[in-house]
This record gives sequence, C-alpha cells and structure tokens, in this order.
Amino acid sequence: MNAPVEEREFQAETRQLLDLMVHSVYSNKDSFLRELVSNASDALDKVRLAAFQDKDLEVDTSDLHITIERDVENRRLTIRDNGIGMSREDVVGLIGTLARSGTAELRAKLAEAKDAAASADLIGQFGIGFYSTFMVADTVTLVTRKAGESEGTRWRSSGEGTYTIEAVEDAPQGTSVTLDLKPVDTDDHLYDYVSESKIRELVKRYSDFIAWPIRMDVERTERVEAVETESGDGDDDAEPTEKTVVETQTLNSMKALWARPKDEVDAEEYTQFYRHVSHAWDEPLETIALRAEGTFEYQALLFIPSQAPFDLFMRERSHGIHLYVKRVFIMDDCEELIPEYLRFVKGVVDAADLSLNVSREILQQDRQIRAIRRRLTKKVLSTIKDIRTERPDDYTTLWNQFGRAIKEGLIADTDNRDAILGISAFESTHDPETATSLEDYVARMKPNQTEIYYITGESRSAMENSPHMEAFRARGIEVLLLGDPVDEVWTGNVPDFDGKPLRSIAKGEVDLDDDEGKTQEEKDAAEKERAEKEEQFSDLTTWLTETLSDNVSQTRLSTRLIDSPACLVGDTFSFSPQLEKLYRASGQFLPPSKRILELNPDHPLVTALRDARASTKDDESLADTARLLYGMAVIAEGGELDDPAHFAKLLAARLTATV
Ligand SMILES: Nc1ncnc2c1ncn2[C@@H]1O[C@H](COP(=O)(O)OP(=O)(O)OP(=O)(O)O)[C@@H](O)[C@H]1O
Repeated sequence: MNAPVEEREFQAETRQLLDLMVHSVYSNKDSFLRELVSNASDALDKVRLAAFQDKDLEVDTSDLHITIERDVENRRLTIRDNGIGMSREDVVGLIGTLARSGTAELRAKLAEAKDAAASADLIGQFGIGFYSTFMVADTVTLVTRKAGESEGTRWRSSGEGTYTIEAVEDAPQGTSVTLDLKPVDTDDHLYDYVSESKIRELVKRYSDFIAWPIRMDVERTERVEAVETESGDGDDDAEPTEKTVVETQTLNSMKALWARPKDEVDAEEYTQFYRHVSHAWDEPLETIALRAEGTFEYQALLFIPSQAPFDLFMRERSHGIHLYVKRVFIMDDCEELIPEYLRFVKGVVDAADLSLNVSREILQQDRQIRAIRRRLTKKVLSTIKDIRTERPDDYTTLWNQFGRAIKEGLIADTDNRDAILGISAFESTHDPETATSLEDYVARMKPNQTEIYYITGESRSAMENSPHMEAFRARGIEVLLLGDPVDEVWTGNVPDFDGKPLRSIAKGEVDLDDDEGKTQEEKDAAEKERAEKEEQFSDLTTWLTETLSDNVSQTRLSTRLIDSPACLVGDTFSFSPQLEKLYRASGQFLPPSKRILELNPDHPLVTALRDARASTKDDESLADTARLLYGMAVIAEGGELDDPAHFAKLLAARLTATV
C-alpha cells in the first residue's frame, strides 16, 4: 500500500528565504555540509541522552555515527545519521516552516536589502541551517524516523514554494538528507561535492571536532603482487597489478576541542567549532579556554561573537553555553552557567563530577555549577577589559554589539558591578565620535567637580539640546549622554563609581557655582542676591504652581538655564519621563507624576511674565502663557505633551495676535 503524498506550501517568509537560497550569490556555499553534519551531530547527542534517561526507549545506540554517501554518477550526496530523528509533526514544524523567532526580523531585513549581495550578507548574519542545502541542490529529500516510533516520514522539495510529505514504512531510525546537486560551477562557488577529496577537505575544515565518527566509503587502489607460476619458464618478473578496493574510513579526528591545549588548536578550528555550538556564521571575536583542576574539575571553551544574534533582546532568546559531562552532551542553552546579561557568550562547559542524569532543577541548586558560573563571569569580564586595553577597535565592535546587554548586569549582578562599570563605555559631551570610559571621565573632571554628571534621553541630539544641559555647556562641564532604555534603570541602582556619585542633571537642584577662592563677603553678597531674586519672583512662582497644578509640584528659580526660559526637573529619586514611558509601555500602572518647573530669571519671557502678573492679576491669557511656557519646557527636553492639540491651539492663537 502506498501512503498518500501530500503537497504543502511553505509559509510566505520561508518561501522568501528559500528563494534567497536557490538564487544565492553567497560565496560560502560549502557551509551546507557543516550545517547538515552539525544537525546530525546534535541528533546523535540527543538520542544518546534520551536512551540514557528513558531505559524503555526502543533505540539502538551501539554504533552512533554519521555517514556521507556519494553517488558520483547521479551527482547525489546523502548525509545520514542514526540519531533522534523527527516525527511527521517535527518535520512540518521544524523543516517545513521557519519556526524560529527571528523570522520577522530577517524578513524585514530581506525587504530592506537592496541587492543580491546585501541579501547574501544576511545569510552570513542569520545562519540559515538546513535551508542552506538549497544553495547547492536542486532537490532535497529528507527521510527520517524518530527514535521509538515505527513510522517514518519523507519530505522533499526543490525550494520552489512547495514541499511534499509522505509516510514511509521502512525508514531506518535517524535522518538522511539527500541532495541532488546542482552542476559544478566554480565561478559561482559551486564545487564538486561528490568528489572524495572535496568532502574530505570540507569535513576536515568544518567538522573535524565533531564527537561522532563521520564515515565515508572511499576507493583505494591496492597493489596486487603477481603470483609466481610454477611453469618454471624462467619468467619471474610478472608485473604486479592494481585493484580498486572500497573501504569505509572515518574522516574526522573526533577530538573534543576544549580538551586540547590551546596552543595546539588553530584559529580556524576554533572558528568552526564556534559556528557549530552557536549556530552562527560569523567569526568569534575572542576565544577563552579555561581549565579547573582540584575539587571541581571542568574545562570550558567560550567564545565572544563578533555579531549580536538577532534574538539578543527577544523574550525567547537562547543562551549560549552547552553543558557536557565527561564529553557526553547533556544540554544546550544552559542558562545556569552564565548570567543573563552575558547571554551572548557561546561555548561549552565540560564538568567531570556531575551526574549524567542532571536536570535543570538540580543544576540550579548545584554548588559546583554556581562556582563555575562565578568563575566564567569573572573571566569573561576580565577578558573584555583586556580587549579594551589591547584591541580598542575590537572593543568598540564588542561594545556596539553587546553593550546594551552587558549594562543589564549593572542591575542584576551587584557583586560584579564595579567590574562591569569598568568595562562600560558611554557617549559623552566630551567627544561626539568616541564613547568614554568612566575612568577617563573622572580623569577629566574639573578641579572642584565631585560628581559624575549624566543625562538620559531618547537621542543624542535631544539630550545635547535639552535645557538641562545649558549651564553645564556654558561652564564646559562634561556630561554623559545615556540613550539606551536600560540606562534609565541602572542609573537608579548604581550610586557611584570610584567614590564619585553619579548624578542626573535633570533631577534635584544643581549648584555649579564654584565658591572656592571666594571671600566670605563675596559669598554673602551672592547669597543676598539670590534671596532678593527669589523675593522678586515669589508671586510668579506661587501663581505658576497653582495654575499648572495638574503637572507641576513646585516652581523655583533655576541655576542651570542660560538660553531657555524654563525647564522641568524631577526630585532626586523620581522616575525620569522616559522611564515612566517604559514602565507604562510594559503595561505597569504608574500614578501621574508631577515635576518641578524651573525658571530662568534672566530670560525676557520670564521677567515679562512677572511684570504682567504684577499689573494684571487675573488675566486668562496670562494663564495660557503659563501653559505655553510649560509645554515648551516639555518639548525642549524631548518629552511628549499630554494634549498636543491644545498646545498647538494656544500657540496658533498667540501667533495670530502677533502677525
Ligand atoms: N539530522 C537531524 N536529526 C534530527 N533533527 C533534525 C536534523 N536536522 C534538523 N533537525 C531539526 O530541525 C531543526 C531545524 O534545523 P535547522 O538546521 O534549520 O536549524 P537549527 O539547527 O535549529 O538552527 P540553525 O539554523 O541556527 O542552524 C533543528 O533544530 C532540529 O530540531
């Protein structure tokens, strides 16, 4: 009985991706083999673990391996494993659709990509896994049977929008992927993938460290010595002949890379291993090899990528560390081994003393795992510090890619806070091109400056042009410009760096007047002048607080304004407007907050308003001026008005009166 063959359509985004593969100009087409071998190796890891955890699982794990079969005549290549296999649902879910969470982002980027070369770049960035087969094959056929199940599944596609799927009865356990190869076209980087030497070369280059044997039948020529005849005719020098024998060879050395001394492994081997464990296609920026002996024995091989994965800030993101116990794969995505803020670090940890049966729940409690995590964290942070000192360009790449994630550690990891502050870089008014370290900021502080000043906001220009900045700019005092959403949060948790308090210039009172070197008389005179000014404006400030009472808790004279008439400041411990926005966007309720309105007593608008108040006590149009003044202060700091239409109406009326 023949099982019905069902034809299905790929999802729209999968089709788009396949189209990219089929017509790919990506030059590294060889990588399809690495992807297939990598998937096969994962499947073998999984079946060994499944058999270990479930003794009733009907599965033969006596000779787990990968086979590469070449059919030279038909230009057909098969990669076969006897691993965990897939059920029909798995095939539809994992292979038939692009189930991964980065799809939306990839699609958006594909739409943006201007030409074929830009699309090819995306392949390198996203890592396309199984679909990379369509770069080299006209047709791909996958036959698989899941461990413990009796029925297998055949999936076939030419990458043109549809695939077929059918049940098969006699599939061996595991998965085979057969490629009907495109013709060789070396100009298009399509090589002869049925040639023995090509496959050997690719396995050696990409997959040598794979822990399972990768076997292939190879032809070998054997010399056959001529057999001496007994005829005794004296002709003893019969020519030896040659015969071709086929033998199965293992192509890879299977040496676990993390167990080899660092100086015996070359950079290319590390790169390929990195790509295998991380499913990434970029180069690692740094490789960290660690070994601990003694009570807790373990080896770790970690990589800092050079490119952030698309899911770095997604809820469903993956963690990068695989856990092994004495060379046996236990789990990937082991979040217990590295803190969340270092989730971009990839690699493996091989611990000697854990049970093979270890579960995530046990890991969370395990002292050894906690000790490993502490050590890995410190090692990664100190490595980043070294990169900063020794390879500033690499540090800039690293910080641009991962800085936002690393700064989450300032909130979550209080033990390492100083180390994290020490490796962080921040934009600053000092140099628009280069971010600064806090250490350098401190070195540049004015002689009597005791605090590190910062401002938070949504963009560099909004922060630079904020009224809060005026007095700092006028006095040449450097201010850090913190534009990431996470900056809003950590600045509330970190009191100081190197004993210097961190201080928002948009909160509390600022006193930038340098009293140093002034005589007592001069200080008294300045104080008197301040008190007089406050007296002169006291009617105005009281009235403004009343008139704007929905939004303003207090009105006072400012020492931070030079050009603007007014600005809004928070209490020292209040939320910034951006943080409020973030909280509200995440669905949290926050009561409406009021801020302090600060006036520039030297601005003509403010003095005119004061004088107008003195002559006309209850003019409604003065109240409108107050609302306009408040609205301007909100806009100037890059904030959002509660009722922009009302503001626009007031402004239009005012402009009409003046034209
Ligand atoms: N040989 C195989 N045996 C069992 N399952 C497989 C095999 N090949 C692929 N799969 C399943 O299909 C999924 C998708 O594979 P694919 O290569 O497209 O992506 P991936 O390996 O998860 O990630 P990446 O695209 O980053 O390589 C795998 O995660 C795995 O669950």
